[in-house]
Amino acid sequence: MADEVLDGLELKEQAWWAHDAEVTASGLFTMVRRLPALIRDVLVLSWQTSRVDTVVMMAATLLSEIFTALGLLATTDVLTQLFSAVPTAERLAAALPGIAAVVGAAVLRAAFREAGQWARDRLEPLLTQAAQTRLVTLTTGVELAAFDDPDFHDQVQRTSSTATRGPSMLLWAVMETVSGFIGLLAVSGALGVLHPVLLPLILLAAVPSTWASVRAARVSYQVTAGIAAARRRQSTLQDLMTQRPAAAEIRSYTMRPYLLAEFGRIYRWVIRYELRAVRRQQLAAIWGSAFGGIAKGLVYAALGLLLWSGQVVLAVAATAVLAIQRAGAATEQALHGVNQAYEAGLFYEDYVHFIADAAARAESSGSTAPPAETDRIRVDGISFTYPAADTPALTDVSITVNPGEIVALVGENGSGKTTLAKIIGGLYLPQAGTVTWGGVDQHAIDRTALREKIAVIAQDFTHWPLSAGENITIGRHDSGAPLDEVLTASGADAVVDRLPYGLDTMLDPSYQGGTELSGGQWQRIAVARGLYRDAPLLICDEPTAALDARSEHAIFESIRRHAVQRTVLMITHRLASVRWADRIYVLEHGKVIEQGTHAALMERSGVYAEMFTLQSRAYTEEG
Ligand SMILES: Nc1ncnc2c1ncn2[C@@H]1O[C@H](COP(=O)(O)OP(=O)(O)OP(=O)(O)O)[C@@H](O)[C@H]1O
Repeated sequence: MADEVLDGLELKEQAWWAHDAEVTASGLFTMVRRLPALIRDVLVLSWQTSRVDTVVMMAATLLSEIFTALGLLATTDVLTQLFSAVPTAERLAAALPGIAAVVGAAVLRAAFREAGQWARDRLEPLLTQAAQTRLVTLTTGVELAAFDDPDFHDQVQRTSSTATRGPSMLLWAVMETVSGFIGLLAVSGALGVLHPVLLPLILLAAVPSTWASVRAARVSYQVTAGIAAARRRQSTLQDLMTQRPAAAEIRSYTMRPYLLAEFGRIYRWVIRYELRAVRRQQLAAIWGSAFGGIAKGLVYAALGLLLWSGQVVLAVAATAVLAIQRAGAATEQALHGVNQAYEAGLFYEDYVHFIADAAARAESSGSTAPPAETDRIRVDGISFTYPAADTPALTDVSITVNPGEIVALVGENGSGKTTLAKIIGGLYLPQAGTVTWGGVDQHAIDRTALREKIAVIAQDFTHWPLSAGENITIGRHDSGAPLDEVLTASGADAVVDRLPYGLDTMLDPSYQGGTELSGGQWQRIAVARGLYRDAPLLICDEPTAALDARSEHAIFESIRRHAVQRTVLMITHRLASVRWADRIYVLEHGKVIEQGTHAALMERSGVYAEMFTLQSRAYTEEG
């Protein structure tokens, strides 16, 4: 199988990978240096999520380890008392308080461990939710242009999957490290008493397995980073193949073999990538275990040597073995914790990086209040190029929209009409030129407040999986225009009347009790949504493309009536509907090539006149 597949497509190197390369190149110690900041961040998140659970988890974990340590010390005491000479009844009696201490410590340790686990189990879903909420709060606040940037999508994909485990993974790893170190501290006292050379030997014995797990963690992170783009493509395809919107097209265009082959191609690529990683991880694990075994053997050999040379007496050999085992377990726990923290840190750093990136992409906004009513909107010499495009969508465009006017944008497909409307609607920022509202630069105006003044009936409006009523009132809820009037003006009343539960009907048949609307019925709902918003500026982008002739006429009449106290920016290919516009701008290849009233443009006999004549001739000749 060739190394074909997605090269040159999603899997080409991306700017975002520069960060991965930096992180994956960072060794354990670099990460250990970065960890304090990450741990602080996760502790703040945990504290904000649930103070009680955070405190209980930390306190209970600490106490449980303290009682483990005390138990071990008491055990060492008891064993020394019992086995330092031949056990007698007196020695047994003298050891009884020590035995009671061992039992008491074990009970308390178990109780605190359970309490810590309970708090941890509560925190896990809370932290996951908090991380996800942070994610969606940020993604809904970034500049719209971010969604035209594939790097942003890859970050979202990776962060969505790691956000769920990053914070809790890191928190648990920190707890495990702390537990391990406390345990180690406790036994090191006992081992120091036995012989000081044993402790460093035990620490050395843990090095091979720690190296193996650090390596495995890095490989696992590299895999996640390396397959992010492929995974996104795979899940997009999976959604298309498993959900309703594309189901009919997949069948009518007999796309199944193609899609399955494409899915399999990506799947094979991902699997090959993952299997290569598994091999690397397994090799590291084999070397780690082999050297770890040898190192452990050396520790016991050292103990044997100490016994043989008489530096450790046989009577305390049991304590020595027990302490070595405890110390080994505690060292492994601590180093495992550090490694887990390293792995979790890699993932969590991704999350933190994304949070910072999303914050940097956050929508900019001025602070000036927008004009009370629409006032004059002037677009002056604007140019705009989409992030993913080579050629500009708009070049040096200037238009004026006066209050109360109906202004139409016409032109062939791809001429830049929607882009211009989106810039006026404050969705994209032009790279050159200005947009002013009543003489105030759009940059200076509070963007959210400005959007409150705008209603958009978009070409690609969203079919929200909500009730019909919510699909109309969304974003305005109870503060819009009178609903009855809106329903009548948009023609949505006829749609709602036929729904089984009226406005309460769910408009998505994939949910219980839900139903689907036709394209034209949906468009009436979209028009109702725009009218309900009751904003001084109404932007209509092809509001009637899916409507029958009678509905289209009715809608345009409604919009004209609506425009009496408001301003309307209208985009349409139905030129008969723009005759009554106060001014028409004709766009071509991102430039305004003609402007004027219908009569003036017809007189000019230019592009508009040609388009209009073509359309009207088509009607008169066929009609
Ligand atoms: N998100 C995007 N990323 C890159 N290029 C885009 C994007 N959206 C639109 N374009 C390009 O910008 C140009 C203008 O598109 P726009 O949607 O503004 O045209 P339009 O006049 O509204 O077309 P239509 O009549 O088909 O709706 C087109 O060449 C289009 O391919």
